Amino acid sequence: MTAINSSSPQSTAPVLEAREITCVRGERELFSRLNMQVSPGECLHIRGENGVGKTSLLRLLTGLASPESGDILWGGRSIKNDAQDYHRKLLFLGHRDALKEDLTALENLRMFAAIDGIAISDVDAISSLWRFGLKGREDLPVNCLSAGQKKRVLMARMLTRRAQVWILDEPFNALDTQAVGELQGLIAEHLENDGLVVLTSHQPLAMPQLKVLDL
Ligand SMILES: Nc1ncnc2c1ncn2[C@@H]1O[C@H](COP(=O)(O)OP(=O)(O)OP(=O)(O)O)[C@@H](O)[C@H]1O
Repeated sequence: MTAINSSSPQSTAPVLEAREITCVRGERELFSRLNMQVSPGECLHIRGENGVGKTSLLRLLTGLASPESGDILWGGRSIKNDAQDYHRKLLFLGHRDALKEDLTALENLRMFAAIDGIAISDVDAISSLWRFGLKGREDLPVNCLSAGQKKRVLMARMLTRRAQVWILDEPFNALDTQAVGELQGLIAEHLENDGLVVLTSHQPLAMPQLKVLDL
């Protein structure tokens, strides 16, 4: 299985690559000998029915799980060789992401920055929250925010994290039409800055430099 490129971008190393990977969950083989490659400036959209293995593939790409066989490479080297360096470059947003409900949006951004080992100023954190429509909500505990507003806090995190590789599991879920447009804009900006994106979505996407992988 190989990702289909719908455009021919001028790419430069480093690329993120899966080489001949096989994934088994429980007793089931979800996919075998899968190959894919994403270069700076490209977005790979992984599609497929419920349960086909999209999230499992993302977990392999992050290094949270290992393939049964085959390897994941970053810049031509196995991500296992220098996992710390790879993780510094990585932002992974899972399905049910992990905001601390009793902390405010601003405190969550500070907490993520501490976990990621990066410094962010309150000015940057607040302007990221404002960019995603959370003006006036930055000091509310997250458990007072709607599902879509929580997603917006995570979008602000994407901005403040400054990672080159974004791996996003169904990032458009729970977003209203405007937020979908804003997230697509954020991804397009990231690609323009030589970022790489791998995402799952059940919605069709219209984005530049889009590649598609059907599982
Ligand atoms: N820990 C586990 N042990 C056994 N099987 C698992 C485990 N986690 C997931 N699976 C199975 O692996 C298969 C793929 O799951 P996965 O979450 O990767 O699918 P998906 O394509 O992301 O689905 P969806 O579109 O519903 O989010 C499913 O059949 C699921 O039941």
